[in-house]
Amino acid sequence: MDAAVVIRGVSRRYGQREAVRDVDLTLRAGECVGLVGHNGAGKSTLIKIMLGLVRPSAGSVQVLGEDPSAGPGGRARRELGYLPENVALQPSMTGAETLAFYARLKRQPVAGNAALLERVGIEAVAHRRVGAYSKGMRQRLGLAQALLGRPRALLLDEPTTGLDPALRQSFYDILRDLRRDGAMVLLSSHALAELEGQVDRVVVMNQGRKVADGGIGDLRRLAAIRPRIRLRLPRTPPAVANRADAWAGWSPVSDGLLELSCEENEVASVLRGLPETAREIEIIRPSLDDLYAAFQSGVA
Ligand SMILES: Nc1ncnc2c1ncn2[C@@H]1O[C@H](COP(=O)(O)OP(=O)(O)OP(=O)(O)O)[C@@H](O)[C@H]1O
Repeated sequence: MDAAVVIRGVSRRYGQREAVRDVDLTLRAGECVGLVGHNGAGKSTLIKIMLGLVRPSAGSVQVLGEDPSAGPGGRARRELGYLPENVALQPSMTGAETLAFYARLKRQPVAGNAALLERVGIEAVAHRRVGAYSKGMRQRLGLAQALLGRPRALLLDEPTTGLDPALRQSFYDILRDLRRDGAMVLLSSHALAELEGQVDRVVVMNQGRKVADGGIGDLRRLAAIRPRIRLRLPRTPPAVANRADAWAGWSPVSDGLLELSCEENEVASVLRGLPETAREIEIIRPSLDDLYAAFQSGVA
């Protein structure tokens, strides 16, 4: 796969504050990657570095084969789509006028605008003033502006914040089509859980550093948070945690409930060895929020 973005050893300082620290990252064509991290983790700064809006203090950046900070005339800039965290829209203009304005700014023909408005699902309100748009409509118009000129790489800064689940899903459906067409899509988010099933890979940032990079399955293995098996017994064996027999390792959780933490590959054999009297057997696997918390706390 072609590399759309290659970042090597990139850091960015603002005075004493290091917003991005020694990040290596490769993003390939046709890939959809989630960039997650807490407030101030460095996500927006990294995106702005890829856009050429912010120069790195150290390291090198190539976007679509060019240095994005080389100057405004670069080909790569025209092939990049960007949806900022807070898209600035003029409330007195209609959606159609707004898109025409951005098309002129990007030197793109306006002829394809109607199709774009349809693609993002706001053709019915295209002639209404943007000031009367809902948050979801504004985000869709923002996405339409990012899609002008069929970009080969799309950088979306928290595109789904504030969208309801149905709108969020339709947003991801649009991204899936783009990716199928070969575009690279990077989207930042605070919520790892939201990205499950939507992205090929997740990059986790913490205090300017990249602390994890991989598929969600890889991150689960990396974080090594063990699953727990929980069950209820009619009568709790006395001092269960100290026993050396079949209940060794089990600890009481509450009245009649016992819990055992084990390795993923031990789950099946533990379940097979349970007595028939065991009830309400439950396997508790780490949620994506647990996983995220592990990376943010530096445990993983
Ligand atoms: N122009 C700037 N001048 C000074 N400090 C900045 C500037 N831009 C960002 N920072 C600092 O750099 C750090 C990273 O900020 P950045 O906006 O990249 O984080 P983020 O992960 O996008 O956060 P959020 O999720 O809140 O948008 C923060 O500590 C922020 O205060």
